[in-house]
Amino acid sequence: MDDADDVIDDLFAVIEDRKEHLPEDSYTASLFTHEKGENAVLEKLGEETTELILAAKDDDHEELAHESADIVYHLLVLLAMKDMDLEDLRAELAERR
Ligand SMILES: N=c1c2ncn([C@@H]3O[C@H](COP(=O)(O)OP(=O)(O)OP(=O)(O)O)[C@@H](O)[C@H]3O)c2ncn1[C@@H]1O[C@H](COP(=O)(O)O)[C@@H](O)[C@H]1O
Repeated sequence: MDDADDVIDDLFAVIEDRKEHLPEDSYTASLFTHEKGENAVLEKLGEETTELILAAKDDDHEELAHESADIVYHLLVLLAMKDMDLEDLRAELAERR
């Protein structure tokens, strides 16, 4: 692994930056300002999860990776929306070891 090592930390930092600055051309920022509020990202997570299940049923590894990335991205947006961060997720996972 190289550049991909901290890709999740880097992505979360970008999401936090979009949350703070809300650039107009940003999809991430549009989720923070959506008229549906948090329901926009919650609906996305629901849709992507259904797509993930279909990809798993088809044993389509490329599509599984694609949908997994969509879910991780939208999950990180949700955590940022709730003023949580990756440490909350890491702590929860670590506690289960
Ligand atoms: N990782 C993502 C990411 N994953 C998914 N998406 C967006 O989430 C939306 C997914 O909705 P849909 O599933 O409806 O999209 P779709 O392509 O029609 O459907 P699929 O085939 O993907 O399932 C699309 O608009 C994607 O562009 C993302 N948008 C942004 N990022 C990251 O966030 C960064 C900042 O992006 P901006 O905020 O747009 O500047 C980017 O550099 C990326 O690293």
